[in-house]
Amino acid sequence: MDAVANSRVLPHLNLSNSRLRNSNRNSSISLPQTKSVLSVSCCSVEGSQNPDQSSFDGFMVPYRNSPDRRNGILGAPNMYGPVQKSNPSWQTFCSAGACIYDEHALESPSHAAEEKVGVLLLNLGGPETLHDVQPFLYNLFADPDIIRLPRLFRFLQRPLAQLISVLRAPKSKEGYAAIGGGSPLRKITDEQAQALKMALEAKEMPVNVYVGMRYWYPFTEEAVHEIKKDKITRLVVLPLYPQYSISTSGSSIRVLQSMFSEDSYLSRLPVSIIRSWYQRRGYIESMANLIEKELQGFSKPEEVVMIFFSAHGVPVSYVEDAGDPYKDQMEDCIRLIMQELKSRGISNDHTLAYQSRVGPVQWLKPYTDEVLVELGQRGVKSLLAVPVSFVSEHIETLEEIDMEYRELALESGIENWGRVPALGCSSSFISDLADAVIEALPAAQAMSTAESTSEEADADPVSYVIKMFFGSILAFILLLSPKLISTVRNLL
Ligand SMILES: C=CC1=C(C)c2cc3[nH]c(cc4nc(cc5[nH]c(cc1n2)c(C)c5CCC(=O)O)C(CCC(=O)O)=C4C)c(C)c3C=C
Ligand SMILES: [Fe+2]
Repeated sequence: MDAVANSRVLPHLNLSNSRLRNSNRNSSISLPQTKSVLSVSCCSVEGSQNPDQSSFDGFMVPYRNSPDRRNGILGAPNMYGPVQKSNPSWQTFCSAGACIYDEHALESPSHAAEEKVGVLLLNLGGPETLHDVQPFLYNLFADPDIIRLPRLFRFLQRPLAQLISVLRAPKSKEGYAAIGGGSPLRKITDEQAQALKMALEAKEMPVNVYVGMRYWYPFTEEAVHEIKKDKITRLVVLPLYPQYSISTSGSSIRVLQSMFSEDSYLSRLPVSIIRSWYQRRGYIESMANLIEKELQGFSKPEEVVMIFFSAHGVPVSYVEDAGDPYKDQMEDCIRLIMQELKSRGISNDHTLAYQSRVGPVQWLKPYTDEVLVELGQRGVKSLLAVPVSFVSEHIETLEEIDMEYRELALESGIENWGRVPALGCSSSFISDLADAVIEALPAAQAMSTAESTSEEADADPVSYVIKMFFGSILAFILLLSPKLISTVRNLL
């Protein structure tokens, strides 16, 4: 078994890459001392139906229920309007993305004009070699935000992660082998971090940019260690997922919250979290630019090309039971992109489907593979695939869309296939992320006291050993059953 898999998901201290080494070590800035500040961040909060999610409130810019502040909500120039939400279990605060706070409302212990600003980019991470695939999968499935077991069965999380990662690894390895033997995520995210740092410098905002991955190197824990070492005085947290999901941004934020609550320096550090940013003008316009450009590659682009948005799925229970805003945000995002395209005279048909489902549960529908077949049967001949839940190329664009779905589409009767590239380091996109950071900065505030999380509950070494012992026996029994193995293999 791999060392990482055994290490209870804690990374080795491979610190050198978690922060982009700053050639100009002095990134202190003076924040404008304005009477009131315009802040953009934290527009949504998940409902209390999900016990793990309620603790996220500690990261939020508070909604202060005073008439002044309610009236202070402005239309922000960089944001489109609020999501039309259908799920009442989560709420939109500061819905236009902008709130007015006077400077005294910012509960920061740091009133110093000199600031050393950090930006922490959160991402998923991916295996860099085929050897990394199984331990990477272990880390992923050991996350209680990815496999959401009822509280009573949480002790099975790690044995189950071990079992599923071993069973899933051969299929995943095939995928990673097909794209060159590993995930490009680390390289691309480092490039984005470097580009963001330069864009912020060009806007006279020198910062240190850190990369924190959830399931592989450089782990979030490493990035936080660097932030502490560098004595950052104000931090903006920017998950590289445009739409918020419990399974992505939510999971990384939970890890951060747990770390920050346990450390006296970090718990006082003013932090601003940009939880979702799909509604930013810069992002929507950058996506529209890519689509417009790719459409030009088709003959008769306006008339016949179906714009096919393919988003990474989540299990239906996340949305319906846990109040994940992901589906609402995704639909709103597509609406905004199409609105932007229409304003440019592009009014092709479009559709949204969800890809990459794993396991036996129901995922968000419609499924990408099923829709492609239906479109082919309906006589659609030209299709432009648009990956929309992630801003870097990764296994699900390079292998699943470019290989599997393309082949399926062509077999189903679609003749002309195109795919929009991921945003990567495109300059309009990076520049807009830089603006998002600048706008979020004044709202930074120290985190409130922590609530215990499922991971903390496992911190007691005796109960941890007992749970691992019984969990491992159970997993061992399961592994010995060939019939069960073949059933599970079919499900994965
Ligand atoms: C917005 C993006 C993503 C959501 C939502 C998401 C949810 C989610 N994913 C899994 C299972 C797997 N994800 C895997 C890899 C992977 N997933 C995303 C993005 C989202 N996941 C990325 C960017 C990557 C990394 C890709 C890379 O290049 O390395 C994998 C491993 C790959 C594979 O075997 O297919 C799994 C497994 C679940 C269960 C889930 C929601 C609950
Ligand atoms: Fe995923």
